[in-house]
Amino acid sequence: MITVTEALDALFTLAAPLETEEVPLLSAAGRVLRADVVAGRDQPPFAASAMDGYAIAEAAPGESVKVIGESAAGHGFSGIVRAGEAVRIFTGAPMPAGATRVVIQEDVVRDGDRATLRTIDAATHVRAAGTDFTTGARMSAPRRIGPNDLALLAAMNAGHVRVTRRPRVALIATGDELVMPGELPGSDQIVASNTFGLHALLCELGAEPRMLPVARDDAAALGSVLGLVDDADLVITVGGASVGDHDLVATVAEERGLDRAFYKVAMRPGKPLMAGRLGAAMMIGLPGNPVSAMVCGHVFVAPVIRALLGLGAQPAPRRRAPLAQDLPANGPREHYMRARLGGSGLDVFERQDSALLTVLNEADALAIRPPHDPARRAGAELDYLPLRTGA
Ligand SMILES: Nc1nc2c(c(=O)[nH]1)N[C@H]1C(S)=C(S)[C@@H](COP(=O)(O)OP(=O)(O)OC[C@H]3O[C@@H](n4cnc5c(N)ncnc54)[C@H](O)[C@@H]3O)O[C@H]1N2
Ligand code: MOO
Repeated sequence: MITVTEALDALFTLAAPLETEEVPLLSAAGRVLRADVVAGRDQPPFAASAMDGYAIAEAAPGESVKVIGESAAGHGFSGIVRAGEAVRIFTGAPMPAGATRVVIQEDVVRDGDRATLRTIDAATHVRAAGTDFTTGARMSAPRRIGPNDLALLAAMNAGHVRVTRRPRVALIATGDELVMPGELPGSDQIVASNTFGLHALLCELGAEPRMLPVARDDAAALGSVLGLVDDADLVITVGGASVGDHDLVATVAEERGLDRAFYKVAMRPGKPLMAGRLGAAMMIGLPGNPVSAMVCGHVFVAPVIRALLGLGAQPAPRRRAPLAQDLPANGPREHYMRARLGGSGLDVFERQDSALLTVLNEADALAIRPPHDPARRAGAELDYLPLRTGA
């Protein structure tokens, strides 16, 4: 068995960044920027008022000035403001030539075309041209485009951006026991859950998952579903990965040309993980136990999708927190333990059977025990993977 790090490295050698495409800015949220965006203008492009009030040249408190015009956002004042004059001005409007500051309207008494400046703040209430950014300012790729990025890209006047095309992922559940959610299971059947959790994870990561029909436990059925993967970049199978008589994924995929990179990883849950290249696609065979499949989703599938998107080949980011209780020594496999992060640290759940989705759903962290980690006392620091931070 190889280690989790070795398995990730093998996956990364199969996961080269995909090609890019240009998309309109409105479609860019959540996508990965792959070409730097350079501002073609200053922001603001002119000195602008930061407040509603009166733009003046230098004046003394108590002075009365003549209002000679107006500057509104989108409609500047074309004249010049001289001593003894003011221009009515609004937030975001261009400062008229000659004006050096804005007196906020709360500090002005207006009477016809006269304005008395009761007090004059130390602040000028003027935003100089280019205070936010100047021509040539750069947003660097690669970068996941979030809402704040999108606002800045729009301000930079980027109508289109170059992003990684979405990785196409074919999802295949395997097993005679499975029906789809909402269907009527027979007496020996259960409802397929893993591919649904993985589908959501893939969407969150910015991939384009496609759910293929459940492959029944015979070689011909599995072979024909594998024949449907089409132009997928990544094929994910779930189940049929272990050593039982009905665990056919490795055999059938190899018959179809799987060039296997590895099989079995020293981790818990998730031991019977396999991966390789299947024609033009990469393939990951996940174990069927529901929690094993989802844990492998977080530990392996998410970093692979980020690598395909051009975000770099990095393991899922870990954090550290103290343990809320004592833990016995760990065995030879890296153990990803469902836990809740509370005031006293990582509260590791008693029940860790990899069939228990309810326990996974209670968890907001996977506490990580390295192989052969000795017994730990409460308060000892442990790495963990956060489960509720988005992708
Ligand atoms: N003799 C051994 N038996 C097992 C070993 C072993 O080393 N020696 N490993 C165990 C471990 S660890 C795991 S994990 C499982 C993985 O088995 P498979 O990948 O072959 O998965 P299946 O046998 O097909 O299913 C296991 C379990 O999960 C349920 N399942 C499968 N697919 C889904 C799905 N899409 N949605 C919900 N549930 C699913 C399935 O019904 C089984 O209950 O093997 C152990 N055995
Ligand atoms: O390795 Mo299995 O994934 O423990 O349930």
